[in-house]
Amino acid sequence: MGDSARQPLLADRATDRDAASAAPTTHQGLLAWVEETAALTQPDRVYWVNGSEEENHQLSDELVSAGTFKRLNPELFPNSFAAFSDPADVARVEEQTFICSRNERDAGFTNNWMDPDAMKEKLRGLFAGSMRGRTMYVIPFVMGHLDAPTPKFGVEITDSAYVVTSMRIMATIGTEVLDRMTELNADFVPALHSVGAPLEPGQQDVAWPCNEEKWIVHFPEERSIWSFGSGYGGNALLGKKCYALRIASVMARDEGWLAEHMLILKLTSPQNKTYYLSAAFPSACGKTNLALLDPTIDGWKVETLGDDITWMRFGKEGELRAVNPEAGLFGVAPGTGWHTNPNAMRAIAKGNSIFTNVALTDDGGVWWEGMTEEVPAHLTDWQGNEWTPSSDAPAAHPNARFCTPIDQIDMLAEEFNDPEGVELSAILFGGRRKTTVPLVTQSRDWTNGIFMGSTLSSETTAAAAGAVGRVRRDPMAMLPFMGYDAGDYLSHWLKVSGQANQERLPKIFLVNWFRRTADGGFAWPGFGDNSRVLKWIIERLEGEAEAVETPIGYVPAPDALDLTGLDMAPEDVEQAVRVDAEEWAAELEGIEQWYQQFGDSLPAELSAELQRLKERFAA
Ligand SMILES: Nc1nc2c(ncn2[C@@H]2O[C@H](COP(=O)(O)OP(=O)(O)OP(=O)(O)O)[C@@H](O)[C@H]2O)c(=O)[nH]1
Ligand SMILES: O=C([O-])CC(=O)C(=O)O
Ligand SMILES: [Mn+2]
Repeated sequence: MGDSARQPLLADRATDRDAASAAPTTHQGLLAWVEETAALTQPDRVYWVNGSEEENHQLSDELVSAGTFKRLNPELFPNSFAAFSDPADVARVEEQTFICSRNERDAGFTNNWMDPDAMKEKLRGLFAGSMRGRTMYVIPFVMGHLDAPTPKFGVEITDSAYVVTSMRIMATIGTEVLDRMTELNADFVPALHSVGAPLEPGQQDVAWPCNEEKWIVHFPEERSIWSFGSGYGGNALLGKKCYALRIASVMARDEGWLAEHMLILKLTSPQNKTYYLSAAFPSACGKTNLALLDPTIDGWKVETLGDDITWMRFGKEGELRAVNPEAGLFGVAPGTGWHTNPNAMRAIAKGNSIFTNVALTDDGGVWWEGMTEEVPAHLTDWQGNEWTPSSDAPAAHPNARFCTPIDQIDMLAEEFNDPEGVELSAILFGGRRKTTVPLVTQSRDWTNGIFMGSTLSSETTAAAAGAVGRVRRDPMAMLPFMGYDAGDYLSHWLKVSGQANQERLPKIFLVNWFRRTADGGFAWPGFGDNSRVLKWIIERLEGEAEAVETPIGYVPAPDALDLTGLDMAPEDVEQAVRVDAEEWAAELEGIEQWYQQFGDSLPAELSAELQRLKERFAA
């Protein structure tokens, strides 16, 4: 990144490493942390991010000069950029993600753990001098509403301008946040990030600096985050998975609420009655798509509140209220298209977006698999190679992402701006399973629903580094995001519902859009047609829809799903909702093995649920 391009932006705001004197705050805790971090990482300059439009343009211009950003054709995508990562830095790195609680037991068997003092020492070694030759950006941010009763502040320090421009889309950042934080002298989560690629004098930078060695580390008692070596979203935009899920889940445990990997949507029926639903699906399993659903049945309307993270707490009347702490979408690009998700496409087409690892069209736009039914004749793929439809590899990386402000969604519900959130009527858990799991199953009751969530399983996707397509248990879609022991996490779910008005507890459903037929195709058309499943769910809440009781719960009766206008016979639906005894015999074994791993920390209520499920199958 050329110094000359950066100077005008910084000149009046910071002098070399003199963080405190240029700092636009008197928050002593923050000043001390910034100073200490600058001393450790030794950046050339410290820059306090104010979040303004002008600043954003300047940073984007600098990223273009540095070769990190490619400006897209403004007639197609105004104020939008494409970035291409190092091919080894394309997804979250779960193997290198750590929960460093004081006691190993508190990290639980699902997390990597290391002693916090030993880890700090290791990290200090890695961060020492890691920002040499670079700018250290200080980004004050808030997850959720700035006017919430206790706003959840964070400050990310990073040496990546790509992270600054992305955080500006994903969270509320800058002066307004810093001023409020200072005024309240509020606690904040210190979130330290470095790409781990210091520049020696005269050394030429690369377009996507990163380090072969990556560490994504959380200190739950201290409520701090250290992330080293990666520039990729989930590893580097620390407000998202690291704070709003891993650290927030620990806050939630201690404070009696829930931080979950869920979308929130608002559904309005033809009778003009509104319902709010949340749904937890693992990464790349359909949250953004369901949140932006375009119903294929008449009279039903969907509006969006959130597509990835939900914070929930019980309100004064014992109702479960949900808010989305994020301000943007960080969505999977492949599979997002005009025919599958037109609402997302319209939001993206308004511009102000950052695309990562997508393909470029010859007219300066972007493309990815599934965006249009017609495949362009020529593209530049995500690695910069010529691409034609006869090329072997996909044009976009399977985990290519779009990063877009949430308020560009036309169907954003007005309640998005309400710090009180919305009252949930139903919670859906879902995964990606080719077999076994029916299209939709209603749980028997709340505890049975938590059992469903605790045994949720899904085939792995490109959202995380490692093998794709392997079935793994992913409780509440939180496997990579629980900031503490998995058994304690399940106990917490059972315990918080003690605050509930039982009458108003949401009903819990298990869904699977990804079941296959014998010929390998999807058993259910999915996407907009999932509105038919939502309709059945609402009708169940209203006591209207017919269901068949099975050992695992209630599935739609043969004629209960609205198939109007769909080219599907009742036998096809039967395939999609079937509970197959043989498949479930194998599933029960899988669940049993999964539960064994919890040891003592598995709540007794859930082992009792498993016992009852086995008995129902045996009966
Ligand atoms: N067959 C089928 N595919 C779907 C459906 N919904 C989503 N997908 C595909 O699943 C992939 C991921 O979908 P997303 O909605 O982006 O998943 P997500 O849960 O938001 O993913 P993260 O952002 O990683 O948490 C995309 O390729 C979609 O096209 C569906 O109903 N049926
Ligand atoms: O966190 C990320 O990098 C993207 C994401 O939403 C996920 O993987 O769940
Ligand atoms: Mn998503």
